[in-house]
Amino acid sequence: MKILVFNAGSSSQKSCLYDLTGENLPPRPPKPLWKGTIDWMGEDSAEMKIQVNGVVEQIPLGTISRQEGIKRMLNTLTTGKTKVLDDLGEIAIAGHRVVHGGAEYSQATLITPPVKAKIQELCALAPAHNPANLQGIEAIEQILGDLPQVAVFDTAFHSQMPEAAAVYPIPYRYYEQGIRRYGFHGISHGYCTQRAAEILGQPLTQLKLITCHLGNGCSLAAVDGGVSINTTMGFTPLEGVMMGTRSGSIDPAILIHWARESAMTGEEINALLNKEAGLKGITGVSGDMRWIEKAIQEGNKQAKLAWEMYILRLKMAIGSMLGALGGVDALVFMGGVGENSPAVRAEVCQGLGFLGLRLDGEQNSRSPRDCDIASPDSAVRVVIVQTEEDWAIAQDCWHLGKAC
Ligand SMILES: Nc1ncnc2c1ncn2[C@@H]1O[C@H](COP(=O)(O)OP(=O)(O)O)[C@@H](O)[C@H]1O
Ligand SMILES: CC(=O)OP(=O)(O)O
Ligand SMILES: [Mg+2]
Repeated sequence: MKILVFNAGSSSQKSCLYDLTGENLPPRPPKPLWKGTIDWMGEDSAEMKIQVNGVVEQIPLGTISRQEGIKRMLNTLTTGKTKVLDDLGEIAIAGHRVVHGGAEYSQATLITPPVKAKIQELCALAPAHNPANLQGIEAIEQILGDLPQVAVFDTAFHSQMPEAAAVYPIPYRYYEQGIRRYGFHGISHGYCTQRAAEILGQPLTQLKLITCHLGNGCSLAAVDGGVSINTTMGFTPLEGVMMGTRSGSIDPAILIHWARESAMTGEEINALLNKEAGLKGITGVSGDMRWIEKAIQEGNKQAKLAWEMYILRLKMAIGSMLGALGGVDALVFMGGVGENSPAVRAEVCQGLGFLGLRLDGEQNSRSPRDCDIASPDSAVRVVIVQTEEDWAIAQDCWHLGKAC
């Protein structure tokens, strides 16, 4: 079964094609047959990168809409050096990461007109993500007609959070109107939860995990026996820890102050907190942890402050997940920072030494994939998992595709 996976970001469009043969799913993520990425670096310049069997093609696209970009990207499946299909009709099903699924969806769902309408309705709550997801779905409709499409929701993994974790302490009627904590990055938290249990060789049902998805966007989840019982993101992906360009949680009275005292519009405040805050807001230059770590070496004081704030807020969030769980068997690191920054992991783990948590420094410095990097005598395990959101989406498509 050939499965096309779409993972849309606010300024990127990632896609890959899996070819799953045989009766059962492979135990480990197979290499995709084809991988495509479009990055919109500036307002008017997009670049496409296609990878097939070691061949990498880099194609400048100039000014191009997401819909047109997707058409160009899919064209590389059937033409040129990156051709892997004779006809796009060979694709059996397409799966999309949809960031906001509201309270409706607790699992992956075949996309029907009502499902599409719901994703559209939720654009207001995830304006950087859901519109991009919808454009991907519509592009496939235009190019591949009635190909079955599946929505895999980032909110679904958190749908069993207890009410006490989901409700905000504001008049209850707002909860009834949908203003509640949903949680995000669930595809990653869910996949890494399963994988961590495999790596630890223990039944998931008996594990208390704190999963730390640290990418551009960052969130933590408290996972008890495989169920997310709390998480740091809330109504939108803006709540929680400090991120690359997002503030995470700040005193809501700051917004009231801005609304009263400045001429800033809602849109301007939104852009400031989502795109100009976090690590980038403090350094004034970059929200990329690689840049921060290098700038600290060069004596950049703002980079050092940004780093200290990021680590402090991360440790505070781990503390709150710990409080929700009432204990922890393993801390799980994933995402671009979680998988690749020995310094972030070391600093966070050092702060948790009082729990009897001890990192194996040599292992940590190598950033091994899918590996327990705690020392043998550590009271808490520490696991790095290479998150595989695309593969998690493909697995859901495979199950739903079989049932179609
Ligand atoms: N070697 C590295 N050291 C530290 N941070 C890294 C490294 N490689 C990637 N990163 C961080 O990972 C981030 C991207 O994470 P990723 O999970 O790929 O992001 P996204 O949220 O876009 O999916 C970059 O902004 C960068 O901060
Ligand atoms: C939900 C979310 O914040 O996603 P990302 O980190 O990919 O922007
Ligand atoms: Mg990501």
